[in-house]
Amino acid sequence: MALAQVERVRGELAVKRPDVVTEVVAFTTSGDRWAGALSELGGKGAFTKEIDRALVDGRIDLAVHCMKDVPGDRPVPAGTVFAAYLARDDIRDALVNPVGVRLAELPAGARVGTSAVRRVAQLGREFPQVEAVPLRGNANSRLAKLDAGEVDALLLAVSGLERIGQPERITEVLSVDVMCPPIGAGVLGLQCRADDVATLEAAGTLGDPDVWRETAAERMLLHVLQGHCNSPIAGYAVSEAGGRLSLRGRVFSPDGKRVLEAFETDDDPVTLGVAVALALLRQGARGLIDGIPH
Ligand SMILES: NCc1[nH]cc(CCC(=O)O)c1CC(=O)O
Repeated sequence: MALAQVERVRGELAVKRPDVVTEVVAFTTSGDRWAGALSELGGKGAFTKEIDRALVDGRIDLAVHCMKDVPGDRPVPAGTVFAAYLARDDIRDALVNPVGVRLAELPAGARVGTSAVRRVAQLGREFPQVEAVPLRGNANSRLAKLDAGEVDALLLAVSGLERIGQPERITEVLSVDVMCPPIGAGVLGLQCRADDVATLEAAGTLGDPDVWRETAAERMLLHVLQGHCNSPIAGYAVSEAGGRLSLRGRVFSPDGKRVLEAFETDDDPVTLGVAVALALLRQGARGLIDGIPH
């Protein structure tokens, strides 16, 4: 998936800035290597920290990240900035199963592979008949585990399946109402050193202004909420007509039985992110988040 993402960036750069020569430097991050729960890996940024270090050290000049994997509770690493967010891919999650039945039609006790606390909570809330089974690894290896019968179905991001060239594996695309997406879903961010004007300028040509505002609002929500690796938080911003922006945020208990929800609109992404976070905090989000073991 990461290599497909880099190729998209190279392709777009070749159109906008054909003068820029690129070389791919591939990384395996600790998040890729670790097969257990991400919360046991110690700290956040499992998919980003090795790349952050390489960027700051000058071993690479540009990092391509899924924004959903970039920690939102803290500032980005010192000396780095996001130069652009690319046009957004599908933000929804998909069900994959060999039988071809919808999530609501899966039989009682069906094992659905996912380790994401956000997906587990919403499965518990909307589809209590199924059982969430911890499953990690990249999308290709999860599909292989499904094919080997380790689980009966998978939940994966539509965008991820499209990026690895496997969209035909999708059985059902879940609406954002039953499976609210994570902050930054479907957004690729381009991160540079803050003082590298040439790369900042070149990467900046690939940015989508609406996605910039949506991502800013979503990440401000996450920043104010100060979640941790076990807190099921979901939300997404939508650019509306006339420069207006809407943002929905949801915080769940791990079993999905409790849900807090807020929805606001504003012209300013930062104001919007703070407003939705405050609305959730007024409903008790702090106690809900901090009460979950982590
Ligand atoms: N945690 C892995 C990861 N990071 C980003 C995506 C999907 C693509 C995206 O939303 O940007 C995925 C796979 C998945 O959730 O199925």
